[in-house]
Amino acid sequence: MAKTTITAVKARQILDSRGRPTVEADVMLEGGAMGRASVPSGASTSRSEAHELRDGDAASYFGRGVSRAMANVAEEIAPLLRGRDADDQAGIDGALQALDGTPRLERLGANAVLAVSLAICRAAAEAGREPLYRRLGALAGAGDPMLPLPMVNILSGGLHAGRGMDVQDFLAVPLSAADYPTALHDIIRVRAAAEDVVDRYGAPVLLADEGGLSPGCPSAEIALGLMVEAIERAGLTPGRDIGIAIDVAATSLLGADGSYALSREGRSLDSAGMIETVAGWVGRFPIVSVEDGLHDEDWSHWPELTRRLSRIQVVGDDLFSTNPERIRRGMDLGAANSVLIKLNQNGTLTGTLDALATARAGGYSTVVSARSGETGDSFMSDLAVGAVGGQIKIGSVRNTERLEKYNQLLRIAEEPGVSYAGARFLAGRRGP
Ligand SMILES: O=C(O)[C@@H](CO)OP(=O)(O)O
Ligand SMILES: [Mg+2]
Repeated sequence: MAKTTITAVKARQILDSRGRPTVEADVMLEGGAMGRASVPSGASTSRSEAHELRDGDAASYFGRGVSRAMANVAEEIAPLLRGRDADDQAGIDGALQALDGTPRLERLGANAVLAVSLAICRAAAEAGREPLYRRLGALAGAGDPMLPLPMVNILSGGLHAGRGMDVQDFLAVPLSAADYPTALHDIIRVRAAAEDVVDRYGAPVLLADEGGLSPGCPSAEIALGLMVEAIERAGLTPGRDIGIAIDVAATSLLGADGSYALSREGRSLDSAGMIETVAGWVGRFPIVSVEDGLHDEDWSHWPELTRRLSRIQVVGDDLFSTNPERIRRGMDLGAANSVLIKLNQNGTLTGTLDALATARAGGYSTVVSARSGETGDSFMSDLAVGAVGGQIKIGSVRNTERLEKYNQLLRIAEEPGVSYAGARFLAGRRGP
């Protein structure tokens, strides 16, 4: 038996940043190495992402328990993996997918499968005495490791903030910082200034799920104005030092009649109206990236949105659901120019690396992203560096489950041979 032979796989229930149960897995290897990983959970989910298995039994954590997912690890996944080589990540992920037998991992649960898939990678890295990002770099075959450009949540709305604003995320993107620690420092200045600005605006300084401020502005323009004010108040120049990114999360704006409900503004829009509205925001504010400006099945209008916003980055999150097939479909249509990458939308590490490679091969930029319900696991930070994601979206700089990931990037920044992406991978042809 090799030292990377799997001897035991175990799952437990832990709590995520919303105080809800999630799955953590431990994988033990013959040589004594151990890998542990846990999985996050989204609130604004797409209809095609991998399936998060919940008990649905009202008595168990309000129906959100994960005992069935844990049982699937103990009864099916562990027996399958015992005796296999943890070095064979792709083979193992393929076997897990085959064991499940459904495209969205509905039977075993993507939460069960992903926790194990990531723990195996950690165990193999540990056995090889290499940092996780190096192991991920080898699996991805993506070239030299590179720290990603962070896009950082400052103001929150949508399902992350009790629908206090229609748009889910207003983020700051550090454009001029030459290295990652400086980029983070610039963001912290903007965040501190935003607290003052929100206070002076007269809104209570309330925190949303990802630690963003939740001023409940009645329109996106007002929130964008607060963003500009915060950047200036921090002594930085909007559009030059700091750009603004937004995640419209339009799938969660969908009303029963199929229109987009901007409830705070008292407006209901069709797809063309949404495109006009978003293009209007981009024309008036220093926005460098727009995510999910339309919903996850609005394929026929995404190309038009992308043409209208071609000077900036147009990110598909729910649209692509970290699914290589959907990414290819988008490329054929000319939908978006950038892909949000979420490990648990895909369900396995190998599948996620495939999504990254598919995006890159088609010339789309990538943004490795956290979920609104997170754990302290910083796997995604190593993924963004090792697989050269180029950009990362973690949430605000105020919650431990987010800071673990920003801080892991600070640790990796000390390592030799790791450069910083800066704004070079931001998609879109900027300029006049
Ligand atoms: O929409 C998103 O991009 C994510 C993270 O902000 O939210 P959720 O995890 O709720 O899907
Ligand atoms: Mg999103």
